[in-house]
Amino acid sequence: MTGSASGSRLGVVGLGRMALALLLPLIEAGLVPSAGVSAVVASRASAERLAQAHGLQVGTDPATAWAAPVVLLAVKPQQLEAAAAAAPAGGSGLLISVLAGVTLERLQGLFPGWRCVRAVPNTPSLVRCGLTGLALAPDVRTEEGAWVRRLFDQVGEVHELPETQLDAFLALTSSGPGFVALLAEALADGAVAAGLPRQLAHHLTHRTLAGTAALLEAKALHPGQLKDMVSSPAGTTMAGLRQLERAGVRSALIEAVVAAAERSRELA
Ligand SMILES: NC(=O)C1=CN([C@@H]2O[C@H](COP(=O)(O)OP(=O)(O)OC[C@H]3O[C@@H](n4cnc5c(N)ncnc54)[C@H](O)[C@@H]3O)[C@@H](O)[C@H]2O)C=CC1
Ligand SMILES: O=C(O)[C@@H]1CCC=N1
Repeated sequence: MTGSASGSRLGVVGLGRMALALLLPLIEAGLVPSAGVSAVVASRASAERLAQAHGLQVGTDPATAWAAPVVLLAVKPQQLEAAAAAAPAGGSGLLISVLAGVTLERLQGLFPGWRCVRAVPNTPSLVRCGLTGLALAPDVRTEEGAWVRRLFDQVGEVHELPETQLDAFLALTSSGPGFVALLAEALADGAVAAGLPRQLAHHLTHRTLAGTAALLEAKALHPGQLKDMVSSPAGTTMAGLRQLERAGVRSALIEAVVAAAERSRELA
């Protein structure tokens, strides 16, 4: 383990959407050398496509990825048993799993000898606006822990949490982009229904979401304060808010986050 990500060889088991959202910005920033990455995926066709698209070494032989001192495990939770069965016995490196719900205890059981990190990243990492929750097994070395924190720090913000909080963290930050994207699509549809051209409606939606988040953060506002700031008596915002409350949108969002956290716990 070296002081910087650029000194390490990295094995990647499962080069899908999440692994790419982490790796591509790190490679682009020169923090992980593309020549040092050995990735494996499930099918030869996708290995060839990914190798060509991203200039990475991608194959289907698990041994190539597991030979690295650090392995990023990014298969689906349902693909974990198959991936573990293909890992050679007698490993002794650092394993960083991003699998939803899969606990450190389960990882340690499936990958004996590996020092395990459970990471909960999100797809905005692709544009270096990510959030990552981290829990480290007690045997992870101090310098390895520091290296992992720095790695994820390069693609956004890192939060080290008790492992029991990672399912809720994932529900908000990793599934959250899906919930917000649904809101964005619906808001833009509303703007089109009200008369704006489609492309402009999407652009304005994104700017509204980004501006709202920036204002909440910069002025440390409670969301309720901002809602009240834009709601005049008998005004347009109250007309819209009444519809949202009538439709149960507030409760639906609460239940969406709770359901995602419960599903994460089930996947363990
Ligand atoms: N997509 C997201 O926003 C987030 C995903 N995660 C976690 O990341 C993991 C990956 O998710 P996605 O990237 O969305 O899935 P994906 O389906 O895009 O990627 C999975 C990859 O694993 C490969 N794969 C399947 N079986 C394999 C095996 N036995 N050996 C090697 N490679 C194998 C597939 O070919 C594919 O490249 C999941 O465990 C998910 O819970 C965590 C946080 C956010
Ligand atoms: O739903 C999924 O499979 C992943 C896990 C967290 C966000 N998306």
